[in-house]
Amino acid sequence: MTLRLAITAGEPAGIGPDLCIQIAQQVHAHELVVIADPQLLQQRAALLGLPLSIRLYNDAEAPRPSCAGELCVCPVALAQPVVAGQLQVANSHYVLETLRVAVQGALDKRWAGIVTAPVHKGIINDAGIAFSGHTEYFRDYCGVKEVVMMLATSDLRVALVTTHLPLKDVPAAITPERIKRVTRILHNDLVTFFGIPAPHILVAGLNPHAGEDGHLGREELDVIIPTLNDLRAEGLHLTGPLPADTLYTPKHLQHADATLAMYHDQGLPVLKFHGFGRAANITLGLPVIRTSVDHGTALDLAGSGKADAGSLLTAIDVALHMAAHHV
Ligand SMILES: NC(=O)c1ccc[n+]([C@@H]2O[C@H](COP(=O)([O-])OP(=O)(O)OC[C@H]3O[C@@H](n4cnc5c(N)ncnc54)[C@H](O)[C@@H]3O)[C@@H](O)[C@H]2O)c1
Ligand SMILES: N[C@H](C(=O)O)[C@H](O)COP(=O)(O)O
Repeated sequence: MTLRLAITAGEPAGIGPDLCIQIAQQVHAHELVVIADPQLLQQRAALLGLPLSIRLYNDAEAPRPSCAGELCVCPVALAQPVVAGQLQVANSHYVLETLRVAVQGALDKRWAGIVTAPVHKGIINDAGIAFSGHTEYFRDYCGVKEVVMMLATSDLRVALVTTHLPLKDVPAAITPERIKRVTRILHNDLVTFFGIPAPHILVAGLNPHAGEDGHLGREELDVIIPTLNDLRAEGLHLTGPLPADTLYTPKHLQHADATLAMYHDQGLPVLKFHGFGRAANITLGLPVIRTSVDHGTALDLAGSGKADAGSLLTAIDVALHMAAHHV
């Protein structure tokens, strides 16, 4: 069956439009609908020196494989023309509108899932819009209490208990309730979307050496250990809390299906060191399938032809895999 995926082109001054045009140079077995301003795509294609023929998305047509050199585009108009590499506050509402169209279309079952190219969180906030990331935006739009950010390569999955939070606020956010919600979502979605019947999850401690029996922090003794014991009583297969510095070694990883880090920069540097450019960012716990790239807007590379589309292709493959598993 030919599936249809929506791809948001992300920050218009960044590499998102470039990547959409680059991947359009090859044939895809499924239909990729890019949500962006068509003029932006034509201008960026000219800058990159790549051929591009645009077909406007038509809701009434059945999905069909994407041809080389052609992009199906669901149009959203920019507020201001774009110069590659130069952020503009005026286009922040455009960026958010592409996300809204994508997620609403997924909820309405127009497409099987959403794949997002990178947005620039700072410029959206500069426009006076509180925005910490796609993950939290889609959580709030879909009206769910919790979602889980998981980045994955073919052989490593890293999920996070907390996402885009200042480091000083992390300890207070590591509560039994949050750990339970996140771990249950991670477990359930590994079963549902990744076909792992009884996932084994390695859980990191928060403090150095997982708190060293309370001498280097008490969150493990007071919160994490009792909560993991409650979750084990529900039947979840969990190991931890393990010291985060040695959790990501082959000895532990060879027996695990996923790892759960307590905060963003505890888990993601390991994942990105291991597989930057070959990983996908997956939001678990949403009523729709959503994957993304493992990198940011790379303003320094926009329009240069040097951006690597590996992660966008991985994110598309993962979304298709999840959709196929879920059907
Ligand atoms: N999925 C997303 O929307 C997403 C993900 C990560 C970061 N961001 C945002 O992107 C903005 C810039 O973040 P940053 O500078 O920390 O990270 P970045 O990933 O944009 O850049 C880090 C480095 O990696 C390089 N790089 C990134 N993507 C590349 C690619 N596809 N091919 C080749 N090189 C690539 C860049 O040139 C730069 O040297 C921030 O606003 C951040 O929040 C968004
Ligand atoms: N935390 C992600 C990363 O480091 O790759 C990135 O900021 C994107 O997050 P969202 O998908 O929530 O925008």
